[in-house]
Amino acid sequence: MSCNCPVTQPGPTLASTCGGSAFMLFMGLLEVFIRSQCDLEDPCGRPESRSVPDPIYDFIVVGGGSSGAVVASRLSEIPHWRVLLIEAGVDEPTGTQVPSMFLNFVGSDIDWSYRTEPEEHACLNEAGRMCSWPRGKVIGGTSVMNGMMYIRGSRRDYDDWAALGNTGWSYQDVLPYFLKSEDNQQPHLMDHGYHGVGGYLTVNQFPYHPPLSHAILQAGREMGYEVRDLNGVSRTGFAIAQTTSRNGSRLSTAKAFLRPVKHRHNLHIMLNTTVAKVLVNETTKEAYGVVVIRGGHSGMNEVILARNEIIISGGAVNSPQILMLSGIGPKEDLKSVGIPVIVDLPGVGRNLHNHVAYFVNFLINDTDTQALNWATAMEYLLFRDGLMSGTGISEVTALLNSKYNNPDDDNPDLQFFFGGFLANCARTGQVGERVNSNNTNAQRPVNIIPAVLHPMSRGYLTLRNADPLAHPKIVANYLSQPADIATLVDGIKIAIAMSQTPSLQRYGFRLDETPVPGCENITFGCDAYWDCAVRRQTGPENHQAGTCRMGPAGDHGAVVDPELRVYGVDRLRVIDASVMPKVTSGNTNAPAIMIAEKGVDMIKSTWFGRRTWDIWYKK
Ligand SMILES: Cc1cc2nc3c(=O)[nH]c(=O)nc-3n(C[C@H](O)[C@H](O)[C@H](O)COP(=O)(O)OP(=O)(O)OC[C@H]3O[C@@H](n4cnc5c(N)ncnc54)[C@H](O)[C@@H]3O)c2cc1C
Repeated sequence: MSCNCPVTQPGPTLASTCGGSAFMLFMGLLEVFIRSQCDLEDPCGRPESRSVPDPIYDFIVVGGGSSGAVVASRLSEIPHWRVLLIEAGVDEPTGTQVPSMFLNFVGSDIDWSYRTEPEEHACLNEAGRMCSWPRGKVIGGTSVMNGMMYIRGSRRDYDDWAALGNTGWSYQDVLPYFLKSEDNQQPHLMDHGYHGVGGYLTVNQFPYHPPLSHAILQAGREMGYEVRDLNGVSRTGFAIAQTTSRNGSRLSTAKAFLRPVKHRHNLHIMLNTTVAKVLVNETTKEAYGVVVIRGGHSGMNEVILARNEIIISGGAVNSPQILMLSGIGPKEDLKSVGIPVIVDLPGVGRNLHNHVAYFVNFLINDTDTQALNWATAMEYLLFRDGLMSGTGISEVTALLNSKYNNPDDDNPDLQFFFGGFLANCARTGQVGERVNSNNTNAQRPVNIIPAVLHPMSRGYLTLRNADPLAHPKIVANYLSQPADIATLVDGIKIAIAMSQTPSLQRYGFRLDETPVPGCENITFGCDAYWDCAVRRQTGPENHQAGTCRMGPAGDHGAVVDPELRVYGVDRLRVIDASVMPKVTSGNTNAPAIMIAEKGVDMIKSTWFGRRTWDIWYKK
């Protein structure tokens, strides 16, 4: 690996992501050390951003996130296809490569920092009753700020998609596309036949596991669950999750799929460039180009043309936004913001849904010291090991059944996340530094976080105005269906039962009974209390999906067909998490990558062997 290249990537400093000048000295020094590590900084491995694009490409990919980076990488495998990938954000800041800093960049310059409209039933304690939705605005997209957990969802998720008329999307159909990307580093520990090796996407457990991670697995066994490969034969149980990481650092899709192919002359990448709209011929209804804005509002609008197809991979928030800005969407919505209607497609932005969670807080018998200090830092800098090489106990997950779900279906309706021992910020770096310097007796807090995997509530998003740089109006509608509250409350009870297992009692787990503001008048711990708590202190999760829903011809609300082609427009596809008819039962990064792998195969079978205009012209 060479490091003899100019270092250019901008991005927020680590000190700024911890907040406050108190973090400046230690975090600033740590950042200098981190950036001096060639494998983390990787100045020679990063693809360059084009300042002058060609006027025309065969394929234009909009958005270089979890899906878009894969789409661009795979399309450019065909040497005579000229591919342009356009990404609104910048290059990956080096700090994002450190797994324990996965939450630091939420709310930073590489986050779109969306907020929902005031919610009726959820996030009631948030300012303005608005839930926060972080989304990556950076090459690699949300795979640059996610928790890296590699979870594919249940067999039933995909069989349900197929049963809705989406031919080709059953579990048996999609499994080969998960395997295609994968380079599993622990195949011997995983279920045989469910994992791939040799792909671009390294999948591995973090190198270091805090002892509490093992105790949680043991707690799971004490509750009657198995510890198993949650992407294998059965999907119910506990695991230290495998992650999209390599040698103790994050593996975004940009790092996995774009850096190895940076030498390809037929792949151009533009960073810091926002697609304002897709150009569609009003008569033929063919997509033929994009309008881009470089920089902010003062940036110039430019047109770039596409001969074959345009692929929108902007994610569950931006893909429907881009369609609507292009005149494709519910006609009333478009008219209300003065956008001429090209195709009236009522499903665009509808069917918005997401998992929803609640953080159950516990205290354990340990002083609340910073997990990050010079000792953990050295362990990481020298050996890529220790607490910085992972996400603390967030590496553990469990897929379980609430009392409302049939366990025989092996399609859990709850996912459990855990929080604690995250080595992400410190003021001095001294071992034993208290998190709260005003309360040196504070006990260490940890969370068990149940999340509803099969939410019934549906929201929508639409344009606020015709400005392509404005955030869309997001109505999440969390917890609008009582079934979601009931499942979440049952999850809380399971979390409390888990805390009472012998393995967690050895750590002294005890429920933090500080009442949630607004619920003080209800007896702590009864159903009515938890009902109040989940509405007030909602965990909005980050698995948005469904806003460009896939469905068969004749399905009124469908936006794309099972080949991911936008209804009513030629040469335009959407490929990302927005096409999921129903969100998968788990984290959504691996499914977004699978959708991209499968989508590109469909594009290849459409165009392979066809002469592009370019070849024909040159002859
Ligand atoms: C804090 C957090 C933790 C998470 N943890 C996990 C986890 O542990 N495991 C997991 O599987 N999933 C996790 N997720 C979810 C997962 O990362 C996302 O579901 C997934 O990355 C979505 O992929 P996508 O391709 O649909 O969208 P994205 O990855 O968001 O990609 C969209 C891209 O398009 C770009 N873009 C948007 N609009 C435009 C435009 N107009 N012009 C140009 N570019 C544009 C964006 O900047 C972005 O790069 C987490 C998410 C968050 C926020």
